[in-house]
Amino acid sequence: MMDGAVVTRQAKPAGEDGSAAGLVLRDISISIDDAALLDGLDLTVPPGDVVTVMGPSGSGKSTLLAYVAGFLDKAFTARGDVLLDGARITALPVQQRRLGILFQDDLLFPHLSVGANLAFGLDAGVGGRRARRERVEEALAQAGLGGFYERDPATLSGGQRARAALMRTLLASPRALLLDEPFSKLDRPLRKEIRDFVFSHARAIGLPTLLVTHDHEDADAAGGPVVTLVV
Ligand SMILES: Nc1ncnc2c1ncn2[C@@H]1O[C@H](COP(=O)(O)OP(=O)(O)OP(=O)(O)O)[C@@H](O)[C@H]1O
Repeated sequence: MMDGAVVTRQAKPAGEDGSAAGLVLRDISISIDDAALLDGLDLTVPPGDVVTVMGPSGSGKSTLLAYVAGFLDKAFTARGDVLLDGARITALPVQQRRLGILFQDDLLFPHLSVGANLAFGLDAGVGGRRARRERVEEALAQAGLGGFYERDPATLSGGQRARAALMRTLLASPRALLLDEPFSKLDRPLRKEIRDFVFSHARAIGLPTLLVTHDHEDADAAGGPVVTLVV
């Protein structure tokens, strides 16, 4: 455990090797130009829980998410393992990790309809045009976007776009969610609405969720442990 990091809850062991269910980060160290950003970080995100990562600008929050996701810039030196439900995914390319990632600027493809954007995220395992369309219609309805299939994304409000982006992510059947300040551009009432929407979906599906934020209200709403990185 690195200095300054506080983890108040750990999941029960799941695998025979004692590894926990959910997302487990084991002894993660990351440095840049010989300066340590993270030094031996251990963290467990149980299924359905949201763990929040906070810390000052430059403390390595986004860098940590990039390492977990598998797209850390080659300028960094990193070691440590990422496990999902007991399986080590550290060496897998990003597209094979099955992680759902939402950023601050989550853009829908402007040349596709809202429905086609969601269908783009749809797990390739869902076969048949009709079944895929039905699955997307269902997700749109869940997001309060019933009847929006043919809509141009440019005509959506910020909140509608945020809900559509979450649904596109969830339709890919991720096994964990990584959220990097996804609510920060939304005004306060909308921020609360979208935050509750994301967390309630993550809990309902049992997705381990790692949230990076500067906002204490986000961390309170997440309800789980808060890990504070230090500079
Ligand atoms: N590609 C890169 N090459 C070199 N240094 C980088 C690169 N990306 C980030 N850094 C540096 O790594 C450090 C950590 O950056 P990171 O973006 O993870 O911080 P953060 O905690 O997410 O900050 P913020 O809250 O401002 O988003 C910073 O000092 C940053 O300048």
